[in-house]
Amino acid sequence: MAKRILVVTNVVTDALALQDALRKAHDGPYETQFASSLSNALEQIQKKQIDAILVDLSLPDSEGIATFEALFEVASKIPILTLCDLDDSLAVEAVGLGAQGYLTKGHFSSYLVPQSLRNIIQRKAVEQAAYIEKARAEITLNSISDAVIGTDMAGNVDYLNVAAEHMTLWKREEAQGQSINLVMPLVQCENKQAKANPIIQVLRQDKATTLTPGTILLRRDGSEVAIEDSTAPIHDSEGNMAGAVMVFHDVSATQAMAVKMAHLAQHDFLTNLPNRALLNDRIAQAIGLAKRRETHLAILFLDLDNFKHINDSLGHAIGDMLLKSVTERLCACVRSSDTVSRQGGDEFVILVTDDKSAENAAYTAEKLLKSLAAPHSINKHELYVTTSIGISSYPADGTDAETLIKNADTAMYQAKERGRNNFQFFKPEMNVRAVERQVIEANLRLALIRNEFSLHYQPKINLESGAITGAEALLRWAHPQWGMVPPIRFIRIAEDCGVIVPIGRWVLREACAQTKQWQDDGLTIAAISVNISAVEFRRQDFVEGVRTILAETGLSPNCLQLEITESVLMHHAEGSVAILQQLKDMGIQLAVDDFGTGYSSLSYLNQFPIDVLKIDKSFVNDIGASKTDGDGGIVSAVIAMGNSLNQKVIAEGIEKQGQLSFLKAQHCEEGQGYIFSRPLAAEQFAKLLRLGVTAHVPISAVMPN
Ligand SMILES: Nc1nc2c(ncn2[C@@H]2O[C@@H]3COP(=O)(O)O[C@H]4[C@@H](O)[C@H](n5cnc6c(=O)[nH]c(N)nc65)O[C@@H]4COP(=O)(O)O[C@H]3[C@H]2O)c(=O)[nH]1
Repeated sequence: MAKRILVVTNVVTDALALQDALRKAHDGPYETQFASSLSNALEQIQKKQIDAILVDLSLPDSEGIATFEALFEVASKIPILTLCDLDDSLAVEAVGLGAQGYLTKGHFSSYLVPQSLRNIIQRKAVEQAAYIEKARAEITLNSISDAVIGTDMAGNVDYLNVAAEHMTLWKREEAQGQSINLVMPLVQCENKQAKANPIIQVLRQDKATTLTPGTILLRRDGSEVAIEDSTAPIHDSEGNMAGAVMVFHDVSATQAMAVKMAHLAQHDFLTNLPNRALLNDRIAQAIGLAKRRETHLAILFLDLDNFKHINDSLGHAIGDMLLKSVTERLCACVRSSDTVSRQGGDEFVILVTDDKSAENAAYTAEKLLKSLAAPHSINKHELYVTTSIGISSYPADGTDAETLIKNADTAMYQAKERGRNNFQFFKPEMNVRAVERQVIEANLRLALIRNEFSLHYQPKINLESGAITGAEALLRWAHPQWGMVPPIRFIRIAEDCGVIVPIGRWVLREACAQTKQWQDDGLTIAAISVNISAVEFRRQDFVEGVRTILAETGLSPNCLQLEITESVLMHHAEGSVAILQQLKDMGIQLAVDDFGTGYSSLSYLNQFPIDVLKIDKSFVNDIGASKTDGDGGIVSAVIAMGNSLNQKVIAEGIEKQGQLSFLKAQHCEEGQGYIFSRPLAAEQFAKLLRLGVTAHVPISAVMPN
């Protein structure tokens, strides 16, 4: 495309000479426009794209350097040549102000003019491109989050982008010319020892490099920031090193995140205690140390006894708070060198290091039991939780973490079986029991499906009249290989693994359905008693479950008696009152089982809507025996208390005539025991009901067992 040249002069000969020179130009084509005044020139510049201007500074409407300034103001991007006389200082001044050069009047040759124009047009284009390039680089550098700092060959700062200003807290104007070591002092994270700036190394070696990990930049205000960088030399067009540039960024957040991730991988999110992985690590280390020092260490495996009930009845949020409260107490009971860890759920494992003797572990366990037993105040609830603890020790019970934890776990189960809220040391024979437990657990899950359960019924007798007033339904498990498995061997296991819930439901449904059947068959049975385990009683859907079963089987609620042990009721006395009241409102009878074995609070006992107190068979057994309560004092006291609280008292486990006579003499209303009958299968019990036996004739005399 033709280059458009604006010639601004009112000297006609000059205009013609220039036109002639451009017409004859070899590197054309040039399109020439003329303006004879400044105002006309400015007008043309506005209208059309001009590639170069040739201007005589002496015009009718403008004179001297002002002419150039006026043009340059509107056309700074267009290359301008002034037309001057020989030795014209104005032309030189114009160059100083931005003109690309000048042409001497009288020498407008067809060779010189086009060549000058070509040069200035090209130079201006290059300048423009360089300017854009620089502007682009500047904007880019200031908008990136990485900090960029540059130095000359002496290591003095000659450039900082905005991010570098923020990082170092040095302004570009202040930093320029200062040593890089002053603007960017570096130290090593661990020991805070000064570190050589990589820029200096790059300047020495002319080779790109990066910082070693853990480098800290000391900012101008003394604060610290962890950084990562890459530094490279800069070379000029001849390949000579001209300085260096470092690009760096803040890695504090990344490092903090990495530390957090590492912590999370080794800690329990709820309690922040070390998790299983970290505990194993600590045990392995402690074993290594104990081996060298020939010392001992102990592992305490804790399982909260009644956590599941609290979680089920009060919800997970309260359960979580309780676990945190337990955590605080556990940590307060051990030394800081010991490790308290959470294995998940309500299980905790404590590593007691440098344990001198077994007594030490026992002492710690006692402390833990005592500390946990105090009530936990959570969200206006007074929560009671106890724990069962199993203890294993190195080297006697294992030489690796896995074995030690497994054996402590086994001992913990033993503690549970021994009535909870206690601790047990591991003994090798416990392993046999642990295996047995597991086998029973697995078989229990199948028993319901395989229909291996049945109910036996033990009559309850009115001691005055001898009439059968009801029966207690007792669960029986006929295992295909093991034969009859007594409840004492599987109820606790069923509770621990939760299978007691479907089993309990089955028992209740079966007992209600059977009783209704007997009644429909014309047999008289006032009430059927069903044992309710702690796990069932604490479930939120328990009351509804009972209501549904009664509705489905058609048994009248006042023909159902639920037996709940004293310890279950007392453990969460407040919660128990509410549940009992709902059952009571339905018309169901309520009995406290194993009465006398727990720690009843009389004030609560008074609040519970209880109909029956069942004296535990251990007290009945003591009647007449040469033991502590040989005179039956406890039994008498319970009967008296029951009478005063308007509750029926029933004695269980009556085996001997002497016991029966004593109970009758004390006006105990009802009794149950082998002296009358062992628990019977449903058909046998139905026969018994038909016979209508009295207490004056022991049932065993008329019924084969
Ligand atoms: N030595 C002696 N024992 C007598 C005498 N009379 C009755 N017994 C036994 O004493 C236990 C009474 O039941 P429990 O105290 O509720 O104690 C029950 C109860 O806690 C639990 N259990 C039984 N069936 C169920 C059930 O369906 N659900 C729940 N949750 N627990 C049950 O298992 C425990 C043991 O049940 P069983 O082995 O059937 O044992 C029964 C019964 O057979 C006697 O004169 N002398």
